[in-house]
This record gives sequence, C-alpha cells and structure tokens, in this order.
Amino acid sequence: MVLCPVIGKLLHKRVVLASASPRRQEILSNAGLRFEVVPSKFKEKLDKASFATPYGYAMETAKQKALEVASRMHQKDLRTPDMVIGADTIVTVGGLILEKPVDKQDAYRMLSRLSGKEHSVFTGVAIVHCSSKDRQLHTRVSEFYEETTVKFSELSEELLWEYIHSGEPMDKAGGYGIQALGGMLVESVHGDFLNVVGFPLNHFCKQLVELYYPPRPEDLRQPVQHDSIPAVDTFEDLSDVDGGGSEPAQRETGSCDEKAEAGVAGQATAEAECHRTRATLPPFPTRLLELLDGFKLSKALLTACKLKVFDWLKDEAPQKAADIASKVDASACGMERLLDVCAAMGLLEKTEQGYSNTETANLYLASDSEYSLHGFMLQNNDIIWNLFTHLEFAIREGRNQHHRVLGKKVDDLFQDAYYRSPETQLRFMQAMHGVAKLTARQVATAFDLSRFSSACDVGGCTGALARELAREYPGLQVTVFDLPDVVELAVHFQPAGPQAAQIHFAAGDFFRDPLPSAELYVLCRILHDWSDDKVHKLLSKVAESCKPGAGLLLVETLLDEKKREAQGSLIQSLNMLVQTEGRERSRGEYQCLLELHGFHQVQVVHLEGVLDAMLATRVAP
Ligand SMILES: O=c1[nH]cc([C@@H]2O[C@H](COP(=O)(O)OP(=O)(O)OP(=O)(O)O)[C@@H](O)[C@H]2O)c(=O)[nH]1
Repeated sequence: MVLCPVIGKLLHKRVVLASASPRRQEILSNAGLRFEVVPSKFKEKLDKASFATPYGYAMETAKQKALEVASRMHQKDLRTPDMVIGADTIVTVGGLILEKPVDKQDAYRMLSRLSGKEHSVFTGVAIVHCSSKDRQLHTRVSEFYEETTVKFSELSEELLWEYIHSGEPMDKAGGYGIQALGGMLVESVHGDFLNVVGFPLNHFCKQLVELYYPPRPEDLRQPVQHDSIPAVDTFEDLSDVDGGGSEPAQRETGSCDEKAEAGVAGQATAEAECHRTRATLPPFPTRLLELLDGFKLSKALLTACKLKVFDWLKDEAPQKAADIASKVDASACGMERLLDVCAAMGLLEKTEQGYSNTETANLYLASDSEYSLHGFMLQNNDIIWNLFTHLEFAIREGRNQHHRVLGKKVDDLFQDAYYRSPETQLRFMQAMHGVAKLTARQVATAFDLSRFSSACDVGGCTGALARELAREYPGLQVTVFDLPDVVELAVHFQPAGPQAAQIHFAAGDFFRDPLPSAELYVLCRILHDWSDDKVHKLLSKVAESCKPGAGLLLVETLLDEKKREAQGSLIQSLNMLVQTEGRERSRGEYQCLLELHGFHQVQVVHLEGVLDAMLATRVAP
C-alpha cells in the first residue's frame, strides 16, 4: 500500500537513490518508494566557509551527490534515470559543522562537544529530474532542507568511550545514531526525527506534492495549504488537479489523454478507464528484477576476474575490447559485452579510447594488488558457485553440498573438500588471505589487547591477522596454529618485516591436538564452520588451555537476535549451510556459548563490513 499517493506517482519511474546510507534506503523503502541504489562518488569536500548557512552547504553537497550519479548513469547506462535523490546530513553546534567522524578520537571530540547541549541537525535533499535529448543529459533540480534540534544529556567519559567502542558513531553525522544506541544520549528532540536519522521523509513528500500537483491558477487566489500531505482518500481530487500526470508540474501526454480527446462522452469513459488502469496496476517490481539479475552480475564479475581482465587493464592506457579479447583468447563480441557490464557495475571506465580500471578494480580485483580479493573471487567462481547451484538440495537435506559437487562422500570438510589437492588448498588460502588482510587491522584494534604478552590464533591460516596483532602490539608473541599442510604453505604468504620475529607457526589439528599455550586465544571466523557439538568441543579445549584472566577474541558475523535484519549475515549463514557444517549465530547465542565455557565480561564491537569482534575473559572454574 502506498499511503502517500504522490509516492505512487513514482512507481513506474526509474528512481535512483544516490546514497550508500542504509538508513536512507530503509526510510524510503518503508515509505513504499521503489528505487535503485547507486551510491554517489562525490567527495564531500566543499569549502564550508564559502556557504552563508550550514544548510546551504548540506543542500549543495546533496545536489552534487545526486548530479554525480545522474551523469555517471547517463554515461554508462542505456537508460537515463528519471529521478535521482541525493541527501546530506550534518550536525551544527557552536558555529561548527560536524560530519561523520574520521576515527575514534574524532568521534570523541564531536560527542564531547554535544554533551549536555542542544544542537541542530540539518539534512539537505536534492531531487534531480533527468531527461536525455540528443544523448545529452538534461537536469532540473529542486532542493530543500529540514532542521531538527536535539538536546544531549551530560555524557560521562566512560559512557562516551563505551559508545565509541560500540563502533556505532563512525558512519553517522555528528558521531551518533539516534535510532540505535545513540538514542540513549538524547534528552529531547524538536522536529522531524527521521531528519536526524538521515532523511526528512515528511518534507520530501510535501516537496513531491508541490512538484507533481502544482496549484491551479484558481487555487492561487485562495490560500494554498502546502504543508499537508494529501491522504489516500484525496487521491482522486489530486488526479483532477493535474490530469493524473506522472511528470512533475506538467500534464501527462500519454495514451490516456489521447483517448480523452475523443469527445466529451468519450472523454468521461476514457478517463474512467484510465483511472481504473492506474488504480489496479501493481507497482513495477524493480527491486525483484534486480534481485533476479543479481546472480548474472556476480557471474560477470567472477568471469572478468577469472579471465584476469583487471590485470590486463591495471596501470595501462585504455584498451579496446578486441585487444583484451586477443590477450585472453576470447571472442571480441563476447568480451565487449562483458566489459560493458563491468563498466555499468562501476568496475571499469569506458571512454572513446577504450576501457580502463576504476580505482576499485585496481585496488581489489587486480591479482597483484596489496589488498587483492582476486583469490577470493576465484574461490567463489570455482568452488562456491558450484555449491550454490545445489542450494535446493542443501535446503532439503540441511547440509553442505560438497558430496554432490565432488561426486563422493566428504567426511572431513577440510581434508576431503577444501584441501583435497595442493591447488584447491592454495586457492582457499589465497581467498582467506585476501579477506583477512582487509579486516585484520580492524580486528587487531577493536579492543585494547596490550595486557596480553602471548596469543594463539587458532586456525590462523596464512598469519594475516597474526601480523596485524604483532604490528599493533610490539610486545606480543603470536602463534598461528593450523593444519600441517597449511603451515607448510603459509610461509609463502609471510612478507619479511619487523613483525616476523613475533610470529611463529605451530602445526596441529585443533580438534585433536593440544593447543599451544597463550594468554589470549583468537578464533577468527572459525566457529561458524562447525556444528554446535564441535563448537562446544573446541571451546572447552580453549577453556582448558586458559588460566583465569586469559582472553578469548572471537570474530564472526553476528545475526540479529530475531534473524530479520542483518541481510549480510543472513546470507552468510545460508552460505555456511551450503559450504560447511556450521552456521552464523547471534550475539546472544555466542554469549551463552562463551559463558557455558567459563568466559565472561563479553564485550562486542561491530567492525566495518559484516564482521563483529567479541572479547571475553576466562574466569576461575
Ligand atoms: O542519528 C543519526 N544521524 C545520522 C545518521 C547517518 O549519518 C550519515 C550522514 O552522512 P552523509 O549525509 O554524508 O551520508 P552517507 O552515510 O555518507 O551516505 P551518502 O552516500 O548519502 O553520502 C547518514 O548515513 C545518516 O543516516 C544516522 O544513522 N543516525
């Protein structure tokens, strides 16, 4: 149901939200708007001093975000969007503009400024109407802002730091999220709550009404009420105002109006029919079709990685599809289509000169980049993709599908499947290494671990996390404990450097062999591979190896307790079903498991991406 009829006006339009903010996406989709999400690449670096007001700055930033997306989509897509929405939220206090904190110290500075005081939250919104004529993009921008005042309680240092360590402030204007933990800091709010969260929905709807239902000349003679959003039962009245058009501020010239021109009697019938059609037509299922296409996009990305397209284009002048095709022994026509899709996905730039890598491709998709995910892409292409083709069986049988892919029984997940040959083992390790390198720094710095002098990374694979732990804590000795075959290959992943002396590898099976002794045990993305029985077995081994006061650092992706919201974690759990013996668990489930094995004082920090880190302390049995 669309409560605000003006939202219904957009159902058949290609509407794009130029924002990476999950809050904005949620607010607008809850309102019944159908849209695509294309995050803006506009760098929020306008000179604040050149704006007379803070909201002027927010509106201009919002406009630039939306225009960047509009012009990028116009260049890359066959279809120009009809409308692009951009938004920018800022906090102002004592004449200062606060945006998102760059690090924890910055968050601390912001929150201590807000403590005990009233501040304003401004969200600037730009609605960019786009059209294409002679291959040129034409835009019409309408913009507005909304202000809400928020008063914070006095915040103690302890509360402040606890909040900062929760990780919540980092992607939020002013360093807090009023809709979540940050709500506890707030004493009062004056104005639109959703404006603080990132999108002033009420004002947005009013703006759309102004755009789509401009007052008739006769209305202008009377006071016009634009501060109310017409409700559902006024839909027919509204349609009368503008002929039911779906273009802002102009009459529709579509087939319905043509029918209406056939005379007065004919007009009445045609209009009635036209209204009926509009009323009964269900919303166009854009999101559904995008979901459907998701697997094709993934496969295009994986295929481009497999063919090393991003390696051929790294640091090179733009190249034509035919040149790349000849290098990888592919057809020119096939390659051109693949490269066009990669460009539409934002992985390549396409110009008259040819194709070149975007920054994303250079950073993560070229195989020799420092933070390359190329190995992870190949693992997905060669192994996980095949497992997922048997998803239906996985759901019916409630177990992984290696036996189907390999055509034989798999008793030991690692020895029989992932490490069944040196080649598959190396690919698995490369995949894990890429992912671990990206996340290791965040894991190592999630908590202050300086009280520990020794750590054991159980199932630590190539030692990528061990390296970051050693870098962060120069007094820490880290043992990476993994299967003998893994330890043998791990040396190839260890770059020389000052940390090398702090890292040692020990070979063994963590279910069968004694664990190396340590003050801190680390289980990073290990428990999610295993059934509850095996998790208990491993945790009791860790607990036995710990003295009171020892720590356990657990890193997993946490499901929300009701298993409704965390889409990234939910898909990971399905992934675990298809691939492993385990599943993802919620914070409550991990807390129970930890407490059962004598680990208490559990602290949790959400990391960027889907991972969460938990630190618990072993108490005396
Ligand atoms: O109480 C809350 N206050 C603010 C937020 C979120 O903060 C950010 C504001 O940042 P910005 O407007 O620059 O938007 P981005 O997240 O960078 O996304 P864009 O791609 O649109 O630039 C915004 O996400 C708010 O939702 C909050 O959650 N709670």
